[in-house]
Amino acid sequence: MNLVLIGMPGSGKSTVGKILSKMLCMPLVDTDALVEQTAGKTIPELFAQEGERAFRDRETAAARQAAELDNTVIATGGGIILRPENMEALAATGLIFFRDRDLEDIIGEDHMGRPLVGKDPDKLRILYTQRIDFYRKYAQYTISDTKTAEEAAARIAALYREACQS
Ligand SMILES: Nc1ncnc2c1ncn2[C@@H]1O[C@H](COP(=O)(O)OP(=O)(O)O)[C@@H](O)[C@H]1O
Ligand SMILES: O=C(O)C1=C[C@@H](OP(=O)(O)O)[C@@H](O)[C@H](O)C1
Ligand SMILES: [Mg+2]
Repeated sequence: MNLVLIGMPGSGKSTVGKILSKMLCMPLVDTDALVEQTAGKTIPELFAQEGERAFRDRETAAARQAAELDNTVIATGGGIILRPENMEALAATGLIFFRDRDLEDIIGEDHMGRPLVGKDPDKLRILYTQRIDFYRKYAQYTISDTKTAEEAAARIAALYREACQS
């Protein structure tokens, strides 16, 4: 079973994913990193040069690739929930964890590398409103009352171990 992390941009999926990978001795794959490796471009470059639609197509290919792995921590990009086919592929081989970090804490992060967010906190508020129902719908587990990335990782690791032992 893979361990799949979903949530808003800046909620800590990549950070928590790295901690979980060490904690559980499982390899880590980040769909954003897969996209960047395959394209040979950074995410801001991809959005600027090819547009969001092309990025989403690449993200779907990365989701399929990641879903073929086993026993891997998969950190996704915040928009992975935008296409049901991404979530169907990931749910077929993994448990889905939604890191529901406090929106004001998310807003406090640096979002310059995120073309859909940039410097405008209202963009995050709009994204949250548009997406929250999808994160909730696709999550098998929601982790909402943890402050630090370490705390979130510990909670997720315990839930994952419990689910895999039963
Ligand atoms: N409680 C927390 N959970 C997750 N990330 C946190 C937390 N507190 C601070 N951070 C920081 O927030 C940022 C989250 O970024 P990142 O892991 O790239 O998120 P994502 O991959 O979800 O966009 C990182 O700089 C991380 O160190
Ligand atoms: O929410 C989104 O639509 C996006 C989130 C980013 O990933 P993170 O959630 O890891 O920041 C990245 O995939 C891209 O900038 C688009
Ligand atoms: Mg990330």
